[in-house]
Amino acid sequence: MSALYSIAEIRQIEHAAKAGLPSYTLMQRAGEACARLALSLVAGEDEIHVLILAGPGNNGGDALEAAHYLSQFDLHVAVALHADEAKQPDDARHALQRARESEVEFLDVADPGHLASQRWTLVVDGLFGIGQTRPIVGKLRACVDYINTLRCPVLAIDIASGMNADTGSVIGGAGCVAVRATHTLSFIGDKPGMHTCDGEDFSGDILLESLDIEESCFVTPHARLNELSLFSSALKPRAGNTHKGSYGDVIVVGGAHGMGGAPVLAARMAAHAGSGRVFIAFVDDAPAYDSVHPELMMRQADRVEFSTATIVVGPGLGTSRHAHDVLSRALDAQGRIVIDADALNMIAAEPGLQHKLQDRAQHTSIITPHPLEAARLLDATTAEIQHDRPQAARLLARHFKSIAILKGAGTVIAFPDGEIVINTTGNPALSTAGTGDVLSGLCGALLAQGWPATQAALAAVWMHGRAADQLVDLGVGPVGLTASEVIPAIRTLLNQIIRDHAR
Ligand SMILES: NC(=O)C1=CN([C@@H]2O[C@H](COP(=O)(O)OP(=O)(O)OC[C@H]3O[C@@H](n4cnc5c(N)ncnc54)[C@H](O)[C@@H]3O)[C@@H](O)[C@H]2O)[C@@H](O)CC1
Ligand SMILES: [K+]
Repeated sequence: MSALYSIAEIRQIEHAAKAGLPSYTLMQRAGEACARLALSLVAGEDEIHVLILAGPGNNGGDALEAAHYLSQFDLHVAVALHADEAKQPDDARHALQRARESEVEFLDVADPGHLASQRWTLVVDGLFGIGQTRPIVGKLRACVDYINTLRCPVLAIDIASGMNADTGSVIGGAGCVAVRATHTLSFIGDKPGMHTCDGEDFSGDILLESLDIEESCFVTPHARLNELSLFSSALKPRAGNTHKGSYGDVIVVGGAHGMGGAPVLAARMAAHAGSGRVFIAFVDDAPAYDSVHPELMMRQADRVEFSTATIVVGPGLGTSRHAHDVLSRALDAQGRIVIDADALNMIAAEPGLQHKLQDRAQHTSIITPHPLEAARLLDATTAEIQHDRPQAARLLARHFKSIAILKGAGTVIAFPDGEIVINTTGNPALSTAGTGDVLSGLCGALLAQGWPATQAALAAVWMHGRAADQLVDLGVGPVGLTASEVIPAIRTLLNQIIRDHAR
C-alpha cells in the first residue's frame, strides 16, 4: 500500500523518531542519502560542478550535510546559502559548520550573475521543505527563475521548493514560483502534494528515503496512492451459467438537444465495460438507435422507469426544467447512481436536489466533478478548489454523503469518512471533450455488475488513466486522442486485469 502522509503526520513521525535517536542523526542520514543520489545522477560526467541551494531551515541543513558528504569526492561543490546563522535550527547550524570545514565553495544566492558564471552538472535544491509558509520572493525568486532555465538535472530535497506538500499547489498561488525538479528525494514518506495539481510537474521522478525510521514511529495514514491492489478483490472471472441479466442494467440519463453525443459515449463505455443492458434516457428527442452500437437502447426519459437500475445521470443533460425533473426522479430511485456534468450543476444550484442527494446516503452515490463543477458545488472559485484539491474532495464527499471523484491532474477520490486516494495514471491526452462521459459510464458499468462502490470508483479512475497512458505509448496521443478511442482500450485493459489478477 502506498501511503501518503500530510505535513502534520510527517512532523509527528519525525518527532517520535528523534526522541529515540542522538541529535543530528536524521539530518546526517538525509544529507547522505541525498548525496548518494546526487552522485548517481552525475555518474559518467567529466568535470562535475554541483550547485547546492541551501535555505534557512532544516531543508537547508540537509543540503549542507549533502555538500559536506559530496566534498569528499572528486567533484566541485558550490553552496548558495540563504540563511541567517543566528536563526538557523541547531541541526542546520551544525551542518553549516561541517560544510564550512569542507572543500566547498560558498556563493552568493542573491546574485544570479554569480550563479550563472558556471556551467552546472547538477543542481540540488535545499531552499525549503515542508516548513515553507510564504511565497518565494525577491532575490530568491530570481534564483529559482534561473534554476528553472537550466537543462541539467535538478534534485529537490524532500519536496521542490515553492511547492505545498499537502496540496500540490505553488505556495502563494498564481504568479508565484517553485523549483521545477527533475528528481525529488522525499524523506520519511510520500506526500499528497507531489501527486496532484502541479505536484507531478514540479517533482519529476520521485524517490523515497525512509531515513531508517522504525515502523513503530509511523502513524496511520489517511491518504494513499491508487493502485490495482486496492480494487483487485472486485475482479471476478465470469461464471459460465450466466446471462445478460447477471451483469446489470445501466441507464444513462442526458442528451438534451445538441448534446446527444455525451450520453452515447457514456453508454458505449458502459456496454464495453460489461454491463448486461445499456439504455439511454434522452431528455429531448431520442434517436431511433446508435448506428455504430445498435445494442444500446434509446428511450425518452419520461417513459423510463428507473426502479433499481444503475443510473448515470448528467452527460449532456442540460439544465432545463425538464432535465431538472428527470434528475429529481433519478435521485429518488433506489438503485446506485453516478452523477456528472449538468446534473452536478443543477444540484449545486438547488438546495432541494442537494437534500435528495444527501438523503441517499444508504444507497451508493458517486459524484464526478471537474474543478469548475466542484467550485459550484462548494460555492467556491475554481482557484480555491485547485489550491487544495485533497481538502476540496474531502468536503464534497462529506457534505454530499457520496464518493467524490475530483477530476484533473492527480484525480482525488474522497470518501465520506475523510479518507482519500490520489490517482497516478493518466496524462494530458485526456484533456479533451467526452473523456468525462467515458469515466462516468465506466463507473456505472462496474456498479451495475455488483462491484462495491469504493472499488468501482478506484478501478474506473485507474483504468481510465491507464488506458490513456497505453494509447500514448502507442503514439495515439497525447495530441488528438479522442474519447471514443479510450473506450476499447479500457475494455482490453479490464479483460487483461481480470485474466491476470482475478481470484
Ligand atoms: N527536523 C528533522 O528531524 C528533519 C528535518 N528534515 C528536513 O527538514 C525540512 C523541514 O525543515 P524546517 O521545518 O526547518 O523547514 P524548511 O527548511 O522547509 O523551511 C523553514 C524555514 O524557512 C523560512 N521560510 C519559509 N518560507 C520562506 C520564504 N518564502 N522565504 C524565506 N524564508 C522562508 C521559515 O521562516 C523557516 O526559517 C524537511 O523538509 C526536511 O528536508 C530532514 O532532515 C529529516 C529530519
Ligand atoms: K527543497
